[in-house]
Amino acid sequence: MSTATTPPADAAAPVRHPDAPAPGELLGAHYEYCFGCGGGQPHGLHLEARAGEGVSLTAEFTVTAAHQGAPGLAHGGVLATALDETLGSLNWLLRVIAVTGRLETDFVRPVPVDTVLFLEAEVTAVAGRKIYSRATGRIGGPEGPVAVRAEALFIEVKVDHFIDNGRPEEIQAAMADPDQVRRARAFEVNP
Ligand SMILES: CCCCCCCCCC(=O)SCCNC(=O)CCNC(=O)[C@H](O)C(C)(C)COP(=O)(O)OP(=O)(O)OC[C@H]1O[C@@H](n2cnc3c(N)ncnc32)[C@H](O)[C@@H]1OP(=O)(O)O
Repeated sequence: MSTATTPPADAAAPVRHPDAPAPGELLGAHYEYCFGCGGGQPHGLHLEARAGEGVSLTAEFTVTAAHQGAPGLAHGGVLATALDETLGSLNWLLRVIAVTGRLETDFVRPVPVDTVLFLEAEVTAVAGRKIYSRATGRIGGPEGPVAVRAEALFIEVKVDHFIDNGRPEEIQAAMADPDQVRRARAFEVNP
């Protein structure tokens, strides 16, 4: 773990938002065309995350032939995507909009095609706009051997981050979708 993903001594413990989904509840996709979780991406990861206790969650991702790097094995970048998506989903529990600033990944075991990757993630600390978190991915079952691990630093942003930086076609389509607008509003911090 680098100093960038190590919480400072004065960091606070994370606080689960009172309106966060209940433990066990599926979070659902935050955006239909998200490569990590969206149903509208045929070769996407279709990762399904479920709220846990506190500021933690579990997620599952099935490696398909579309996710190969070496023959019959998951691409490391795809596994990093699964970790990134799982860690990003923790935002639902904090009800904070945040993007990945830094993602440090350990690849411990190769992950064959058709394997289910069982992920778990938690926020460890918050310091101002900085959200510190970690995740593991296991194979062979939720208690199986660790195949991948990550530590991350997410940075809180305003919704303008996406409006100002996203391609206009997708931004306009998302803003015309009442479900998407409702999801974004749920995260807006009260003045
Ligand atoms: C419910 C929703 C579920 C969503 C799931 C999504 C899962 C996928 C998540 C993603 O993949 S998000 C996409 C990938 N990430 C990005 O595209 C982010 C690109 N980077 C940026 O837009 C900016 O660099 C960023 C918003 C992260 C920070 O820019 P800012 O101008 O807002 O802040 P600034 O640079 O002042 O940094 C704020 C603090 O964070 C620190 N920081 C920022 N980036 C860092 C970094 N990479 N490493 C270490 N520290 C970093 C920075 O040093 C500073 O520390 P101090 O306050 O102590 O001075």
